[in-house]
Amino acid sequence: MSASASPGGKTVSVIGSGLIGCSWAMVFLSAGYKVKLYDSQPGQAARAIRDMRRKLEELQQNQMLRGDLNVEEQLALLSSYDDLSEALKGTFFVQECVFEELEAKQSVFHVVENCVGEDVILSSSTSCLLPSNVFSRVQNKKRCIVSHPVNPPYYVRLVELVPHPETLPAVMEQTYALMTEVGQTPVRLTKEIDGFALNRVQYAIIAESWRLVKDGIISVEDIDLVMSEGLGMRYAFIGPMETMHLNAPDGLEDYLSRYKDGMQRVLSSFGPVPEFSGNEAKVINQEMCNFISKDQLSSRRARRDQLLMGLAKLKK
Ligand SMILES: NC(=O)C1=CN([C@@H]2O[C@H](COP(=O)(O)OP(=O)(O)OC[C@H]3O[C@@H](n4cnc5c(N)ncnc54)[C@H](O)[C@@H]3O)[C@@H](O)[C@H]2O)C=CC1
Ligand SMILES: O=C(O)[C@@H](O)C(=O)[C@H](O)[C@@H](O)CO
Repeated sequence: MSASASPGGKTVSVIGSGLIGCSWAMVFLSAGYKVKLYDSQPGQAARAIRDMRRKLEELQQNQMLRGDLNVEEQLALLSSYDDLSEALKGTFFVQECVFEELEAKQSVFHVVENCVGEDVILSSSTSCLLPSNVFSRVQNKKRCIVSHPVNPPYYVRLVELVPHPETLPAVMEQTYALMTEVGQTPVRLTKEIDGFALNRVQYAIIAESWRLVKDGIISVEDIDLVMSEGLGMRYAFIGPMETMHLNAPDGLEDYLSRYKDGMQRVLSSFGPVPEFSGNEAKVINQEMCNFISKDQLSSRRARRDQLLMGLAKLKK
């Protein structure tokens, strides 16, 4: 595919050029879409493009670049804007990636709607703000949807598609098709729920992990090994439902007959929602930093990305 032959010459507008905005831009570029990147901070989108060039070149050097286009071909599809209306011209899909602040997102979509046609899909990257709230200032809510990525989206391809109560089924399906086309793995939620699916599961894991460390049952390092060398080894390839199905000789029904009493007893022992603050947070944070210091974060993220890319290749 040549750079000029983006899928039907279609353009995606990415609003917000931070971690997720740049990740989305790289994903859409990898599939040959034109990407118009906007940020409210003057010059920020242009700086983000320079950062993306470095990242794409490094990915290409490490044979980790996604798609059929080389770096120059992908970058030829990318442009940056300090003017929102210019960034929205010709777009068919808007991916919002601004701060996780409701007012910021509501304001962005209020302005965006006045710059695009009725058929342009408005999509938010929000981690867990409800679509009913995020799109509350949009007149035509039928074309609104949450497309919640997982960090880092270039390697972790899940995208949760969460509808507004008014979202048209066709908008869900068009977004599902787009996310599939650009190489992500979309899942459909039938309706909005606080935290969607991924963060409800993730926060349940975080809460119990936090509690076990807080209560001195296990160390920070070892609770992470419980996931990375235990559950995560399976969950990287099969989910919790299939895990149950495989873990009993006669499948899920057999598993439930064997273990439901234990599951219900353990789950009934779960305590209140952790505060994640105060002295307990200071103690756990210090233990975390003793295990992985803040000056190691960059190298650990690079290690994470390398491992995730290897895992993604293995799963193909
Ligand atoms: N960081 C993560 O791990 C994940 C974040 N998300 C969600 O993605 C969204 C973006 O998060 P990040 O990229 O991490 O944030 P970030 O802070 O890295 O980037 C936000 C960008 O938006 C820009 N911005 C702020 N207000 C704006 C406006 N009104 N118009 C245009 N640009 C504006 C900022 O200048 C900044 O460049 C949030 O809703 C977040 O919850 C979703 C999944 C994972
Ligand atoms: O963890 C992730 O990548 C996503 O679930 C997110 O939405 C956010 O980063 C989340 O962790 C914030 O709580």
